[in-house]
Amino acid sequence: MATDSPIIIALDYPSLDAALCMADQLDPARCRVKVGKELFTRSGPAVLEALHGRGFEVFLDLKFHDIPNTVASAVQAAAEQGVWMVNVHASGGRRMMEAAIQRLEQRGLTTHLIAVTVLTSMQADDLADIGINVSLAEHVERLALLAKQSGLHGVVCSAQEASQLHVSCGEPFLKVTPGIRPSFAAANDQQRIMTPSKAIEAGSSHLVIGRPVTQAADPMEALEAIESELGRR
Ligand SMILES: O=c1ccn([C@@H]2O[C@H](COP(=O)(O)O)[C@@H](O)[C@H]2O)c(=O)[nH]1
Repeated sequence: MATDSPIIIALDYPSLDAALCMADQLDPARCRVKVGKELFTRSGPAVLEALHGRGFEVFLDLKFHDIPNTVASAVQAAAEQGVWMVNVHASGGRRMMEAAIQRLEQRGLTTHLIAVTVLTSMQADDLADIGINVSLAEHVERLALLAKQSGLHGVVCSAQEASQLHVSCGEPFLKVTPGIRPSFAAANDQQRIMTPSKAIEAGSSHLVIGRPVTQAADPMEALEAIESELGRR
């Protein structure tokens, strides 16, 4: 069941049962869900089957980063399991991203392929630590343009870069933004954060939201507050 909601709930749980307990409270007409490294490593493709069976569109957030043939094959495997979206790290480079998108096109697979620019948990000094001495905004833009030139459908970035990428990468180009923090939520380990409504105003196409909902005392109340903030209730 396709939804027009920009909300993607990150199912960061240590077991299939815990993830499905959350999913069973959600409505696939009102959000998509994201499966990341912890849940997929613990439960494998069974979690995708279970979520698809419940009608959810799934973003498989495994952030592939390897040699071109390996990444292309992994992206193909994800797409053949019917996921709505999958991602790679843009820092894997042009040849890696081109190989991945070409593999999807050759097989007629319509899964969205996006690239992580700079993790939302990072700040300028983290980039300096790994030898990147341009500004964070400049590095995000460089990687986003590389992803676009390589034929990808969009990027993972923070909402703080969304308006800049709207100008530099044009549209249509997906800007999937984690680090979303409603006013009631803690930042946790996220550094580049924004509220849901500000993120949409800035040009985010999708909002990835985990702990502000999944760790809330009342997850459904938290989700409804976010939907109200977005004028969706
Ligand atoms: O740059 C990135 C890329 C991916 N993520 C993932 O999004 C969620 C965010 O969860 P919160 O609990 O809302 O912080 C999580 O699964 C990350 O792995 C990201 O945060 N930043």
